[in-house]
Amino acid sequence: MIRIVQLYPRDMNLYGDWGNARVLQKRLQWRGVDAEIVDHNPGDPTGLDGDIFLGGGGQDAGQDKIQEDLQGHIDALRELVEGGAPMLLICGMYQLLGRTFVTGEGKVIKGAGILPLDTHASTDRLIGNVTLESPEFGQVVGYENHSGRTYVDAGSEPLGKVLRGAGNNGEDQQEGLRYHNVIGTYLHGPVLPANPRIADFLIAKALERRGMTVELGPLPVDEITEKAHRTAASRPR
Ligand SMILES: NC(=O)CC[C@H](N)C(=O)O
Repeated sequence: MIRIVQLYPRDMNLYGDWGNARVLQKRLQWRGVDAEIVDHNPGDPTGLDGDIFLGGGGQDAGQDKIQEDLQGHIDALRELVEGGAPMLLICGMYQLLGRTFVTGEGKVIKGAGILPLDTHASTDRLIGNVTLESPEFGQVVGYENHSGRTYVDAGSEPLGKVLRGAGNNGEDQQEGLRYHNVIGTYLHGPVLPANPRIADFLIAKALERRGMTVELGPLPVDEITEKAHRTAASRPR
């Protein structure tokens, strides 16, 4: 049984980010592996025990709400990240696994300080469809909507190079971050249905860590995901 943990889905779950958990669960089940989805929300007594971790996007107010609980789980999260646990962090949670997010009102929301990045909001929002080229995953498509501008430390590896859209900050053509087995990105959509290579990367890492050998071959859904990808890539910004 593979356990997929959603981090703060009550407050951090925009534009269908929850769909990422469903994609992972289904792709595992189609390969004959049972998978359950468990949620961690502020105040939940349960520890962060799982195989794949997902964090979604959220409004500034949602980020503010979860920051205290997040501070209480920094050690556990750091251990997971440094130990190679697969994690997909979207937008608001991508920002909050970094060091700080300074909102448009100048409020400082504390992050976990695990990812080498800082974010500050600007007056305008970066909104629209995104296409990027990733060395690992090829073309990746999704949708962004954020006020935050994220700057990753020099020497860190982005998820990819922006071909269309703004990405981390609209300036350096970088989108997201790759760090151990963490993928940080601004892409909603949700991102996994149209980018199954990222889904299978997370699945492969989870299975590897559990010592399970499972062939991640083609799936009957491949044709549909291909079509979804092409359609998303052809849409105007
Ligand atoms: N879509 C999001 O997760 C937004 C994150 C954050 N509130 C921002 O505006 O930058």
